[in-house]
Amino acid sequence: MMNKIAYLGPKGTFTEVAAKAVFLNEELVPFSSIPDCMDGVTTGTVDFAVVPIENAIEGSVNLTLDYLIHNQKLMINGEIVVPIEQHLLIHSNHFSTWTEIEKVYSHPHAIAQCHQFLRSMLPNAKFEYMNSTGAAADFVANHPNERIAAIGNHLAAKQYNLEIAQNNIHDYENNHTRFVILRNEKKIIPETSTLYTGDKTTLMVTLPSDYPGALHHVLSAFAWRKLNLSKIESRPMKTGLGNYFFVIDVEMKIDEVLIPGVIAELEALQCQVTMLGSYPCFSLLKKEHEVKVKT
Ligand SMILES: O=C(O)C(=O)Cc1ccccc1
Repeated sequence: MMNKIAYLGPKGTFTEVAAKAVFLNEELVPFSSIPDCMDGVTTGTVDFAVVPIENAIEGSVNLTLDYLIHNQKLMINGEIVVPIEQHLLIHSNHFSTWTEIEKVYSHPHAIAQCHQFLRSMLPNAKFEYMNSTGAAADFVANHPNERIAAIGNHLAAKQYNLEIAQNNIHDYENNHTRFVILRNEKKIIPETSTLYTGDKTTLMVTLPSDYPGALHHVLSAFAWRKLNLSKIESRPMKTGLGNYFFVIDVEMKIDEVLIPGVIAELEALQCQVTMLGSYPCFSLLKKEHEVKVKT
């Protein structure tokens, strides 16, 4: 039976690109927000959800991290990295007068990724934040008489019949985003895809209070085992200033020795440790993928 895959929709989002890269023959179902995608998995409406978690330019998608930490019992079952190219999308009515645009619609990360372009080329335009780049493109297509534009990808231009007024308007070249595949239990996603680049394990750690040097001890538990960390992020526990969750990505698959050893050491330090997942990573970045194939 076909799996149902929730993604941050509507059609034409970067999340759809990510979901399609890994779920080739499954049914993709667009949801209009990140929490809706995640709730879809919890309630059993869908089997997996694909949502953005981190952008190379803008940093973490806090909504995803916080929902993962606070509201849900979801496991990370996979990661997909997608290169991000942003374009200024416009209705054909306004194509030749795009510099007169009064409002730019998009996902907050997409607007942030094009900040310098917007400041220099459309300095008077106001921003309207939408749930996704696809939703922004849909809105612009449905308001042909307004002097508005969306920021999104070429698939959104095609999907909503918009023109690309300016292409590649993102400020930095290495703009890519990590998406996570979520499910409420561990289900192995085959690593056979040619996009497979390796494995990661994500741990959520809370430090004991009033323990000087606690974070140093946490990091040394990884360091002396020579475990490579690819990310460490702190998010507020929402219980008051100064209390944080640390979300730590380790560049290896869960094993029987090293990761259980780290967890036991952290627990001995009175940290609380939860494993958010141990999962295969996939990438649509050409260079990384080519290097992997050569080795
Ligand atoms: O809005 C989208 O298309 C998304 O998938 C979220 C997002 C927004 C900006 C950059 C990368 C992903």
